[in-house]
Amino acid sequence: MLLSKSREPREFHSRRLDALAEPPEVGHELFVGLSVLRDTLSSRHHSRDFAFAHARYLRSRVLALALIFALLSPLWIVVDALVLPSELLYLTLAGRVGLLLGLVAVLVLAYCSRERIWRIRFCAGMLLALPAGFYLFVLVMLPAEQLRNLVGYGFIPFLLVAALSVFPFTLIESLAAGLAMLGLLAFSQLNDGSWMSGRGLESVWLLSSLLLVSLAANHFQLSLLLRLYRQATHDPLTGLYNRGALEVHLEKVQAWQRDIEGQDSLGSVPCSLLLADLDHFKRINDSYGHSAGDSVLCQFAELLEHQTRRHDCVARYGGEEFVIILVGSGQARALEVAERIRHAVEETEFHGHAGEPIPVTTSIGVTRLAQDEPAQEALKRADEALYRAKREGRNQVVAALDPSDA
Ligand SMILES: Nc1nc2c(ncn2[C@@H]2O[C@H](COP(=O)(O)OP(=O)(O)OP(=O)(O)O)[C@@H](O)[C@H]2O)c(=O)[nH]1
Repeated sequence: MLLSKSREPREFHSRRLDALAEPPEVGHELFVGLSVLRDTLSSRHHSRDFAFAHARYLRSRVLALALIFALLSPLWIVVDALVLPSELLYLTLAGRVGLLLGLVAVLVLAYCSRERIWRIRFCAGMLLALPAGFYLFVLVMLPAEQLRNLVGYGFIPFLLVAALSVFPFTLIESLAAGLAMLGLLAFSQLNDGSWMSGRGLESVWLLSSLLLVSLAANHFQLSLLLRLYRQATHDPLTGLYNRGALEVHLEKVQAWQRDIEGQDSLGSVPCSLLLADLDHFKRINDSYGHSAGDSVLCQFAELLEHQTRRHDCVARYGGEEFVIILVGSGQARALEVAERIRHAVEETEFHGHAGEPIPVTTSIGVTRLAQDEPAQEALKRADEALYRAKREGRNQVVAALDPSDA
């Protein structure tokens, strides 16, 4: 599915509210630490939107490093020529040509894979696998007595493990790559006879230490990326998407609608937009205090998330206004959902920090999101419908005029 709802855990909202009232506890810090570790361990819990942002970041690293490797690799031919007998030089030369061709292919593929998450991951994997494969090729092809003469090959596993720290890999990805490099080092030691010798153990120790440093760098890099992404796209109070992220989502939904229409003779997928606003919110602030108002906003946000499906998008548009994109729902269905939300708000007991009940109602403007109109037009229509709902007494749902009738 194109979109996914904000992946901030449900606990996030209550934690936000608690944070307003109480100082952080050790247990809470541990919870946050563990959830960060879970997020850097594997990409299973990443939202699809973050996966795109992550892939874009990974791609820029792949392009830079592939270029550096591609430039360095041919330069080393001079060193090979100095240390290897001419009858063996052609072997390393053949390997280097293969390596260079592979690196160029990675460069081209990564360059052409702007929004392809799996292709970019494949390129990152290949960027590490190609030099490792080249080293393996040389180890297998060269006679054992010549291996000792090689200069600048033994450091390949070390270089690759150090390079892991440049990428925002997850810990599992980095660990898998690091263990493969340890395997490569062990194979090279078995070939040159240094396996289990003092020098060999020293190298294993060094590579393992480097791997641990790279894993720490991956963890910090990825957790920083996640934090920056959340700060840039989520509202700090409610944990919902913010206005900027909403605008990006609207564009994506429309692009997706156009794609589907292009592929499917059945026509386009209907999508709708709800603009919900809390009634007389100023009075709530004035009567119960600003922090009780914040608490109501968080409870309202949570209710909206409960009332919508996973692939719908709920965002805080500003102040006490929220936008919901209903993917795959036409205007009639959107009106039903809006009415269900309005009713749920009326029935729900909102409360302030001291547990005092706060009566809350909401007004909602509903419109269809046409795939070929500027999203701002749809927002404007929803706002006009919302304005009518307010004017006609609040606590109600009003449908905007269909764009095709306007
Ligand atoms: N507690 C709290 N209040 C906010 C926040 N953002 C905006 N507000 C308040 O929301 C109130 C919005 O007031 P109005 O725009 O007059 O709307 P209203 O009182 O809800 O009236 P109607 O929309 O006409 O029903 C203002 O008092 C803002 O200060 C916030 O993050 N927290």
